[in-house]
Amino acid sequence: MNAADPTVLRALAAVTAERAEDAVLSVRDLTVRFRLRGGRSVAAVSDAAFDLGAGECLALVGESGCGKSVLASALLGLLPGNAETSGTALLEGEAGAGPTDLLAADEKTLARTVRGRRVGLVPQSPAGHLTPVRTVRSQLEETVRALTGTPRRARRKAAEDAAERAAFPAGHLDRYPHELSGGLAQRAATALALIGDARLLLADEPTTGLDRELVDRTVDELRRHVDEGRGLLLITHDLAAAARIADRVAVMYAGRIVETAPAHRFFGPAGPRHPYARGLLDALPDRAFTPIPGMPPELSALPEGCAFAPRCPLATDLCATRPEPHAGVACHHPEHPRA
Ligand SMILES: Nc1ncnc2c1ncn2[C@@H]1O[C@H](COP(=O)(O)OP(=O)(O)OP(=O)(O)O)[C@@H](O)[C@H]1O
Repeated sequence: MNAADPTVLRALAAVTAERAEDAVLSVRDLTVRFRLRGGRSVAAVSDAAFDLGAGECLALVGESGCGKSVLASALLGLLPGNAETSGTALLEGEAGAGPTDLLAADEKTLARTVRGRRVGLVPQSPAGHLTPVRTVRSQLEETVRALTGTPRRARRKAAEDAAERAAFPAGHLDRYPHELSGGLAQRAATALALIGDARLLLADEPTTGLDRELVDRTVDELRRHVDEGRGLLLITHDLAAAARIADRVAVMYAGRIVETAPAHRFFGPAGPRHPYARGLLDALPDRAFTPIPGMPPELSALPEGCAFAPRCPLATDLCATRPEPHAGVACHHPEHPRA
């Protein structure tokens, strides 16, 4: 075994991150409810818990509508007014300072010290994230000014350095967003996300709308930033992208994290243990290509017990009670690893 082998390093990072005290981000009991008219509510996220270490990528995967983006918005304090949030999300402190609870922090703290500075956001739609009427250079310089206070004469160089870190070609810096390809717009948005030198990167569906080659390039670039010591929470429904980049995988179903597993086990021969997670993988065209029967439940009318039971081939009467997470799986009938 070679200690410098990236696979070994990733496995070590995964072990390290299981210890909350080493985490860049440590989330416990994160719950989000949206209040609706008539006293009803949507249980968008329930009791989510995970740790993310430095130099680690955790991929949060699951079908559309399972609560991934709401979880990310809760971490950034960007939920709408009808949301009620509880739990804790401790972001490691800087320079010996204690951690910040992102769920308890006020908007001023989040806007001035967290978003862009301690948490870099790699957006879903880079074209929409970039200002259309300004060149990439001007946007990078403005962000350098706002986030780092770099004096005017040094901003040009700082912006060029930021572009280089995100592999954005210097020759394209004076272009406007509409003059960029999808891949270059993604790199420009990543360059902006990296300016604050945040230890935590949050990427919400960063590969949406990109072709497979660009997906691979984008996630490989994100991986480079992880290997430099950042923690990356990658929110995606693209399991191939997750398999390429993640150290660990957390699977969400109907607002709950139902399984957390090291990526090499999850995507390897052993496979996931939760029947839903197995179903997700088996639905892939390059695997069994067998869709999971049925539909996810309405988050405004969740059953008392396991929300996956109505679609689950292994469900029994036991599943009328909610399974608590045990050894990374919340299931009464977790499957044994495949041989
Ligand atoms: N402001 C809101 N009021 C009520 N319900 C909401 C609100 N915002 C989101 N939801 C609901 O929360 C649930 C989770 O949505 P979310 O966008 O997090 O899913 P997702 O897993 O990120 O899906 P996708 O991959 O399609 O983005 C959905 O059922 C959505 O309808």
